[in-house]
Amino acid sequence: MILEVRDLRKEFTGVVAVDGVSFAVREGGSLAVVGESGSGKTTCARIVTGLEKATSGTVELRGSVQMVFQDPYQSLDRRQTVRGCLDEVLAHHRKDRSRTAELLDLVGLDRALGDALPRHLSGGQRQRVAIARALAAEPRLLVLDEAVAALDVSIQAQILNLLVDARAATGVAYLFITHDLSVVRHVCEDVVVMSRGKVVEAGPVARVLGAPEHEYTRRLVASVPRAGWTPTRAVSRD
Ligand SMILES: Nc1ncnc2c1ncn2[C@@H]1O[C@H](COP(=O)(O)OP(=O)(O)OP(=O)(O)O)[C@@H](O)[C@H]1O
Repeated sequence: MILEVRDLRKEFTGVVAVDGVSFAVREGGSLAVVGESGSGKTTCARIVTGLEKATSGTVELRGSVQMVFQDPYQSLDRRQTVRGCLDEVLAHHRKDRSRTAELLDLVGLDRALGDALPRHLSGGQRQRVAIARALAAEPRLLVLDEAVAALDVSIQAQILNLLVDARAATGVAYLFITHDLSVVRHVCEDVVVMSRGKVVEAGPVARVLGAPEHEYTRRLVASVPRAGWTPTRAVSRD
């Protein structure tokens, strides 16, 4: 296992955000953590990457970790070109700078965009830069927190395909935080379902989403729009 999380608990003032959560990610594997807003997914991700300290429990990480956030515009330096951004990470991790072009290829960015600033790029291109920057450090685990949630659906699909290809090419493992089950089906092998800070169900994606055992998972699966779904029917719910 590249990552083993055991009995994680996180209390904020008056709130138990994470309550006895355990999961593991295989070397080169891809695990999704799903659940409604407020279920504790992001808190788990932040603890794994060291951005937050657990109240109790253990995180065993064998290898380096990098994180990709929802909004690449916030996380990229606005004054730095794409090449400057990647060169900086490569230099910091004592990697060969000639890898910049290789990284651009890996994330499907035209090498000519190396000289571009973030404001010259589309949302999808920016997220490609953020992924290239994370991969530049050659992490063994990438934590992606709603990494495609801010993008148009067609761009989401491109980024998800890129993530599938990048994992195959590099052997990096993914911990994918998302509320979107189509994302889970596209990129993940295993899934952990969280509700109110607890894991309610876990296992291979095909089994958990195909034949959910827990009522909460069933509701989550049922609430996802499918082919034939008509928006007008959902409007009346509110
Ligand atoms: N820094 C904080 N201080 C106080 N409470 C927090 C803090 N961070 C998270 N929480 C609370 O912890 C609970 C879990 O939040 P968390 O962000 O982990 O859930 P989530 O499943 O990732 O939701 P979302 O998808 O909306 O980010 C929520 O009740 C949230 O309000």
